[in-house]
Amino acid sequence: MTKGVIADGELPISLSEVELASHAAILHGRPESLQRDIDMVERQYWLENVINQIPDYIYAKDLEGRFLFANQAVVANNGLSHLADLVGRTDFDFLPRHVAETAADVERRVTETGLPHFGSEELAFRGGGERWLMFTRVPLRDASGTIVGVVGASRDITAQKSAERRMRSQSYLLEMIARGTPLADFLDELARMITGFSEDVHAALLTIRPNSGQLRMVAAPTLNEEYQRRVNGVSILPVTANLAMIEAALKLAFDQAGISELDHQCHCLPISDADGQIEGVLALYSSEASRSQPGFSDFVSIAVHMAGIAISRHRAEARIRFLADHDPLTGMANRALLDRKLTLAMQKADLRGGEVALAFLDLDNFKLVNDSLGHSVGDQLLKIVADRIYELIGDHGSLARIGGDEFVIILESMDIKSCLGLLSAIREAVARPIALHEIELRITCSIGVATYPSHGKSAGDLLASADMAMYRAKELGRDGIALFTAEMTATVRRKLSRTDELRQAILRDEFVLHYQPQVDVQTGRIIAAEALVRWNHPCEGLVFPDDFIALAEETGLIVPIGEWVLRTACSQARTWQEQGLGSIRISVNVSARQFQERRLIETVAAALNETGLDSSWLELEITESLIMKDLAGSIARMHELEKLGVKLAVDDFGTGYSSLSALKRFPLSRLKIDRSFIADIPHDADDMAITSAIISLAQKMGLEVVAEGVETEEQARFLVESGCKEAQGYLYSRPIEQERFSRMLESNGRDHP
Ligand SMILES: Nc1nc2c(ncn2[C@@H]2O[C@@H]3COP(=O)(O)O[C@H]4[C@@H](O)[C@H](n5cnc6c(=O)[nH]c(N)nc65)O[C@@H]4COP(=O)(O)O[C@H]3[C@H]2O)c(=O)[nH]1
Repeated sequence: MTKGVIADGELPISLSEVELASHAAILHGRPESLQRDIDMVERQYWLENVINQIPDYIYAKDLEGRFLFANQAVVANNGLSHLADLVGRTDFDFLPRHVAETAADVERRVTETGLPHFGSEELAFRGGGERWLMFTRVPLRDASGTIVGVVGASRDITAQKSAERRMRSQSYLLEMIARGTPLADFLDELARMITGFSEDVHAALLTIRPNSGQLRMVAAPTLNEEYQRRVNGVSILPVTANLAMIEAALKLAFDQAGISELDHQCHCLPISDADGQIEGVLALYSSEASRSQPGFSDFVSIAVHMAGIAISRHRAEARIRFLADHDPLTGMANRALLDRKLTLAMQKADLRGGEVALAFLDLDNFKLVNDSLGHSVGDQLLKIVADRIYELIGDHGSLARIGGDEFVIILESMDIKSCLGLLSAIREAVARPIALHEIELRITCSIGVATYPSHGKSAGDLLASADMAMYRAKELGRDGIALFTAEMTATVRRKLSRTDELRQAILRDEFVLHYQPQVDVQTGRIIAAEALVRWNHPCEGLVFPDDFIALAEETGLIVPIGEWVLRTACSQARTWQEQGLGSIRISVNVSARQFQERRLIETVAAALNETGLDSSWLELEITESLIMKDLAGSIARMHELEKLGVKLAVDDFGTGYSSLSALKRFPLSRLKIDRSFIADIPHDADDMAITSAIISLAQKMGLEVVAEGVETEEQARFLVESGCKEAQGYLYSRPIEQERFSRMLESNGRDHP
């Protein structure tokens, strides 16, 4: 090192002789000249030692760029062992020419201008891998202040640089995600970044198809098509079982695709979503020759994390897009997509001159499955049915689910005969037994068909026509197919206007109750009254239940009508009691829809409460077929009513299919023999046999019996002889208005003491 040279800037590279001498004299008190020489040597040795311990690179060069001094870090970095081997040589002896020239230019500027050069970042060319240095160069001056060279110091900033690069990449990737860059483009960029971080490393990003567990090749910019073809579709179920299995499969594809002569190992990293669910895989291929830049493994961790975010986001967006057009339960098209597809099919038919068939399919009695077996069984059943229909439709058209148990099928380019053939096959497929939770279910469907352009010019009209035809199929006994006819429109219009009238009738209080007596067959004394509703229509006069109860049932209007009947009948029975006309049982009909209403129990309790009628005087008539539709539910409901103290009678007994064993489980008090058995007595021996059998059956089971529709004395006599105690029918009285019934009751006590 040159004696007495102080560099500009803050770092003194060497102390002046004067300074060293005076310090040394103070420290040791030796004769000044000797002491000065000894201390100089010591001091120089000490200083060099300190400089050599510093990991930064420190050197001094003369004006020709020749090394005057360098610390050990510089010596070693140039591949030398001793400083002496470096002194006198230049960068041109060690570095590529263009690099040495760049350094020489900077140093020349410093020596010529005398201005220091701070903080330039330069790539290092020795030491393996990519390394970055931060350089500072200051002029080297002699004691007179003349510039005699340059002093350089540099620091390894590789770690800092790679952290910066990671941060930049990360924010760029996040920006891509935020901008909604397509997943393939994002993963492609990510794979490029990974491979840009290393030499001879290949990266492939693959997603895993959620249902099939198959790999889907998304990005592998440095790998050939053969590799991508081999990897695409590889099944890796179960994903979590073994990552090594995936690695083995991907390594094989790599080797077979002939990408490199070297033996590349495959290392897979799972890409997971926020819940830890594996969504994809990053496959890294590296060999012995592969070299990565510092921070590579940190970047790979970030890349995997970013890929997880991007794939999750992509899947969430895809799901949202899917749900906008599809039914989440079955995965079939929803109403919105159906409308679009139908409109398109109609436009195509216009162009090509063909027809479009639209089938409206509704499951029969699906509500019963839902109510009795629960919604989860109902859902599974819907999925199975949807799959069966979908499979059969194949390429002939498309399927949509537009409501609880309502499906719509569009069939294109098929004549109506083939359409009906296909729909028949669908009907049969739906009816095939379905095994669910150890139960074997059977469900049928009703299908209505309408065609374009004959039965509707718009998607909405065509759907309405198919819907009407479906209702017709239901009316015809369900489990069938009906083709739309123009006459259906008139029927539906009538129905709609009748429904509207019924709704108005409820608001305007147009219903009245008539009462028909039930009598003791032996004495003729009135023991009960059946309340029968009539509609006092403003134009049509008195309308009988057969004309409106079914429609009220279908539209649900039976619920408010039934509530009114119940309250009015209870109130009337209570009034008769208060008027001293005697306590008689009041019988009220309850239809299927009313019986299924959850509110029924509350409604009955409220009617009794409001009117003050004792529950033992109220009897509800339910039909046999209603009970058999949902046996378990009906029994539970009956027990709840029994708890209220209300009596229960089975109406129309003998017309349904109730088994004796089932009957025993019902908390019943009375059977009403259907009037169809009574009508032909005494001419029909079979009916007589059935009637007497029902009577003796009821007696054995401790039930009362009422015979309905008794019109003649012979019928009454036969019933007495058969042991039936109560009867109802025109023989005794037709259903009559309340005033007349009250008068009948007045004489009831007198005539029958
Ligand atoms: N041929 C003949 N018929 C007789 C004789 N005796 C009575 N009838 C008729 O038989 C029906 C008896 O009522 P139902 O079987 O419960 O059958 C009822 C019942 O199922 C339903 N219904 C009536 N009122 C109501 C109600 O308030 N709520 C509900 N849910 N249904 C009702 O309407 C059906 C018909 O009622 P209606 O037209 O009043 O017809 C009544 C009555 O007029 C007879 O000797 N011969």
